[in-house]
Amino acid sequence: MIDQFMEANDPLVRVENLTVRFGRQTVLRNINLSIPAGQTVVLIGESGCGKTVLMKSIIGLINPTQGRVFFDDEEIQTLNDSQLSRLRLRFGFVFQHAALFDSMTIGQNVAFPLMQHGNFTSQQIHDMVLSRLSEVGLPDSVVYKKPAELSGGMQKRVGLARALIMNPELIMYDEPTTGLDPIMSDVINELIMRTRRRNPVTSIVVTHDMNTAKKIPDRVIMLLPATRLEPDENQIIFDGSVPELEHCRDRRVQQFINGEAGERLMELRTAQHSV
Ligand SMILES: Nc1ncnc2c1ncn2[C@@H]1O[C@H](COP(=O)(O)OP(=O)(O)OP(=O)(O)O)[C@@H](O)[C@H]1O
Repeated sequence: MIDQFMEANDPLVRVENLTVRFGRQTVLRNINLSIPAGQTVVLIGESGCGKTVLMKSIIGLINPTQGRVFFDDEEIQTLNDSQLSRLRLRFGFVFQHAALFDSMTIGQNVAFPLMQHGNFTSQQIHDMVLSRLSEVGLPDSVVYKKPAELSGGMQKRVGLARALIMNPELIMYDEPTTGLDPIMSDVINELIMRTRRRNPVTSIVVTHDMNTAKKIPDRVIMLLPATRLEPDENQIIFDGSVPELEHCRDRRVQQFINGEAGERLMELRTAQHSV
């Protein structure tokens, strides 16, 4: 649990000189990052720049090639399997496609982490599931339905309810609004913000949705693909608040947040000419 005497801005997550390579491909190059408890961070950057790899490195699903990752001052790579499993109980995940078990009811899906790791009576589980479902705006009547009977937006809300059921200290959202209409996307944005207001949780959100990136975070981090970096350049090309993002003068940041292809069109033309 978060130490009650921890200062408000003590880092919950600390990444030191993190480099991740797959074979000859360098995906993350010397990343340094510190995330205080309670902060909501949005990670942006073009496809393939390493956002998901960074998120997976933070929770110990990918091992650094170099560097270190700490969660609440514990170095993740030094933990054995059972310590890592225990640590993971402090994380919640909201996956891009909700990732619900099709054959289970909504109630069973939301209760799943409790059944795996908790020691609760069936009445307690029932109450906790209903309370989390109501927190994400779903009625009690959904508990006996199967995921296929719900809309995509409702399924994402179920995914959020499931992520919240173990009272995680860190929630990772992987493209939470992908595939949703603008209204339902905004409902999800509001829920992420409401979740933060109601729970002392730290959130890392990977998204391509600029409405999400501008609405929900305390802080935005933008990565550039390692292949596009100058030799000594920091892979985090932006780290700041939303107003700072909007006023950032880096052309690559502006092109990204405004969805402008810029010199990528030139690359396309060059490629066409060389065919
Ligand atoms: N386990 C792995 N083994 C080999 N390569 C991997 C592995 N995981 C990721 N990669 C590669 O790392 C690069 C970065 O992937 P990542 O999924 O982090 O990108 P991303 O920024 O999240 O992209 P997107 O926005 O499209 O989801 C990609 O080239 C991907 O193919």
